[in-house]
Amino acid sequence: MNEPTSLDRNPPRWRRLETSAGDAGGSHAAAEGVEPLPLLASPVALPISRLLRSCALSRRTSSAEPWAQSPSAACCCPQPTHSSSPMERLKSAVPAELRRAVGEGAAADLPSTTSRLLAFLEALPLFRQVIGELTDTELALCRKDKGRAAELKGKGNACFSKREFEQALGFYSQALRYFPISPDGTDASLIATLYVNRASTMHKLGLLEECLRDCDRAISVSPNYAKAWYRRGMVNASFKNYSSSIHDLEVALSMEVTSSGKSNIEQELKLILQKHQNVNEVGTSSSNCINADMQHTEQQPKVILECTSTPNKGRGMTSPNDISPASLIHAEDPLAVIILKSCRDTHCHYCFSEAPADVVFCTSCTIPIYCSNRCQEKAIGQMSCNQNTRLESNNNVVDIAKLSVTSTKSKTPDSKQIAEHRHECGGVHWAAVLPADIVLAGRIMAQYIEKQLLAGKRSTISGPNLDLVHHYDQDSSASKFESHIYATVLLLCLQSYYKSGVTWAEDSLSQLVLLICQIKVNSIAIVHMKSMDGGKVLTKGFSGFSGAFMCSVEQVRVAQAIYMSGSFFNHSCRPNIHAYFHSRTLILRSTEYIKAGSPIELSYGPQVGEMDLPERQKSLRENYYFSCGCSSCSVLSLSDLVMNSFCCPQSNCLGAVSELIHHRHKENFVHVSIGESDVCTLSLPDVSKFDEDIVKVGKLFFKSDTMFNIDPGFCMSCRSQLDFSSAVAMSDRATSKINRLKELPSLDNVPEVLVAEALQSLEQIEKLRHPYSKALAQAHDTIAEAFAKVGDQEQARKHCEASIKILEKLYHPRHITIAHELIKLVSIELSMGDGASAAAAFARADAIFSLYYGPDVKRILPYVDALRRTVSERVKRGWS
Ligand SMILES: C[S@@+](CC[C@H](N)C(=O)[O-])C[C@H]1O[C@@H](n2cnc3c(N)ncnc32)[C@H](O)[C@@H]1O
Repeated sequence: MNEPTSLDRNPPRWRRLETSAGDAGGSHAAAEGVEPLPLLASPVALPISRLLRSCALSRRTSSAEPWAQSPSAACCCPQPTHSSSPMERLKSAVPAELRRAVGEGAAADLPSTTSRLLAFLEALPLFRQVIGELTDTELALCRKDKGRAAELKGKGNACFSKREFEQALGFYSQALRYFPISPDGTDASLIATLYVNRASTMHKLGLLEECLRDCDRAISVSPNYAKAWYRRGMVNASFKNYSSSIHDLEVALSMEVTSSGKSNIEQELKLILQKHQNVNEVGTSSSNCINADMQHTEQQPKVILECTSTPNKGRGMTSPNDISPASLIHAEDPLAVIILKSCRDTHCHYCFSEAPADVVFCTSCTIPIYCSNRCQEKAIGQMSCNQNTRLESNNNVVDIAKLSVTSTKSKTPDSKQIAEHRHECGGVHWAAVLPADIVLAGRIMAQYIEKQLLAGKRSTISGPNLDLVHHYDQDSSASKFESHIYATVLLLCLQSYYKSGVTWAEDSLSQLVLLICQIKVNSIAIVHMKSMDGGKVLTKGFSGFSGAFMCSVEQVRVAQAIYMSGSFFNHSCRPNIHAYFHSRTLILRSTEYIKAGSPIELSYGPQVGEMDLPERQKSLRENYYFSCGCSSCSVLSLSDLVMNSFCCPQSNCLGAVSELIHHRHKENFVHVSIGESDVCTLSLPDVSKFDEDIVKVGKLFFKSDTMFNIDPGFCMSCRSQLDFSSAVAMSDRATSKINRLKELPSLDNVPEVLVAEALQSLEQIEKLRHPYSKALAQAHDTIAEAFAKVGDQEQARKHCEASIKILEKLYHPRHITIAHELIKLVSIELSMGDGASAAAAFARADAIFSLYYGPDVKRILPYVDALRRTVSERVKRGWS
């Protein structure tokens, strides 16, 4: 039910860093990681996560870091989530007085607080030990390791012989991860063998395209390897791509030296030649990149944007022209980006899509994985060839002079040429250990340093000095102290990498602390769609659709990025633009008509309809350090009044009863507060522009011009009193009974008694909760889903429609949440054979999706196209 519409900026650090369930940010962070949506994208047949995890030696994906397993590292490396971790010990070693000075200092005091802390830490043996272990490639667990690779390959072979193909695949992938790539190509045949072994395993598992890509890789590293040609011939035959198959097998035959091998190939060739004569070719082309279409199909934005200063939000974006709905406002690649730890073994580190079974790895360390050679090449950058020797020799000293000479000869400095994680690469494991936003700060620093060096500027390095807002002074003492500690550790890691190649300015540490604070306020969570159970039904276009399904899509936070221009867009709880991602590119699109000169604003997470006013304000204050001054937080709205409210005890009163205190000021203001703290001031809306509902819900605000209070538990329309706490308790009990339906492992055999109980609970909620409350919408939604799955589509439709009606009040009728709900309704109506209603609901949903995604709908929500085809087929067939 939650909506994935917002641009998720920067959720609270600890949740953001290590949890596996993520989301698009802000207080979206509260629903970390995933947001249930009704639909799905096409699933990967065998997710790499499963394959890598099926292997005993796989890298762990959560907060448990690889270095924690190392006997040598166990003693000292920082472990951010563990109370007795070295980082915690480091923090507690700092004297209270110094800690207080850091925590109480303002931004202007940074030169003094950072240098005092640095002086203290540098003299601390524990600190030197931590830095040593983080940066020493010999101690590190992220370096390539031929012995380990051989061991993993052996395990893969053993599993293959036992026909345990999934496990074999996991081991072969891990072996490739650890296998060192020597610059002179001496181990090419070993790598080719690994690719061919993995290809054979994938062939057995029916992963044909993946198999073909691995064969291509084996051939490209070792063109004379007969087995690679043979395997490619066989997989091409599986694709019925017979001429290619025959060609490959003929090449294999010419290269094979053993007579048994030759006769085997001859036999296969004979069979395939026969088939070739009988069958027309279908075939597939071999591609080394599953994300070949990384470029936007749409043209660059034509909207002119201006950055202007606003009285209460700082800088913000506007346009001198009117903007029509669904216009492409802005598209931007990040200045720097980092994958979240929860996705490190499951998603490509370049494009952030879910990694396929034939994942490829960084050539120099064991951290990044890529979905394709293309992403690997893009991430490594065009200059990586200059770096291989250094990285392979495990020598952590970068030859800056050589780098400058070789690179500046032909190229102007461009961040795209710089390997994204080169400074973290080669085996050091600070990149794997430090929190994601600290590693992101490191990437921005490294990019800045290398640009300076490439440009031949040998000036003393201070910091990138990004022109971005930060709220250091408003930060808590604990957070300031933590930023200091991390900045110091990071600086020492960077110094260790650049050694004498770089001279550091005195204020570099202060700059780094500020950079970390800028990242907190300005970084954006990149989210991608993830298909859930039942997804195949939709992407297959309903051809074999039996009616018993309700699919879902999750929105998963995969990475954290800094977009320079994207950082100038302010937040609104009712945004007029929508943010989404194509690979790592941020795309902003208008969702309504925007008048020239009006603020162009997106949501950082909290939105009207999803959270009420105090929740939104709290979230924005906690996560972004500002009190929201958007228009929706300045005017009393129906959604905020009713969302979490209860019914008036008077049966024919539509008044809302909430736990908030509402104080009506005589000058047409309403102060809203929970208890003493959080107070928000709202003006009364222009009633002529609102429908009758809001007046009915809060009659007292509109019918009176004197000052008064409405206390928690009193109706805002007639002042009748409700036993609020018992209403809350009863409503919560009823909700949890309904939610039991969600917990069932399968809805194929739902006990009737459970459904009956859920319906009784719904009746109770209807009596207790306000008719426009979110709890009621959610109850209807859960019950609709249960009925759809057990096959009672009539009931499913009734409850789905009821849920949509409420959500239209809470959000607005053209909000993306409504579109997702409408898709559920379409699937129900299709399964009822009601093509006309399905077509009408689909048209409404499609119009909203087009508004939010423009021509990108197909790519972001592939099922929408499948549904479109199904709906029109059904209508054509006259099902209506
Ligand atoms: C990503 S920056 C946006 C650009 C920023 N206004 C600037 O001057 O650079 C986020 C910061 O802008 C301000 N801001 C954004 N939206 C706001 C809002 N709705 N109300 C008040 N301040 C806002 C806050 O200071 C917030 O921390």
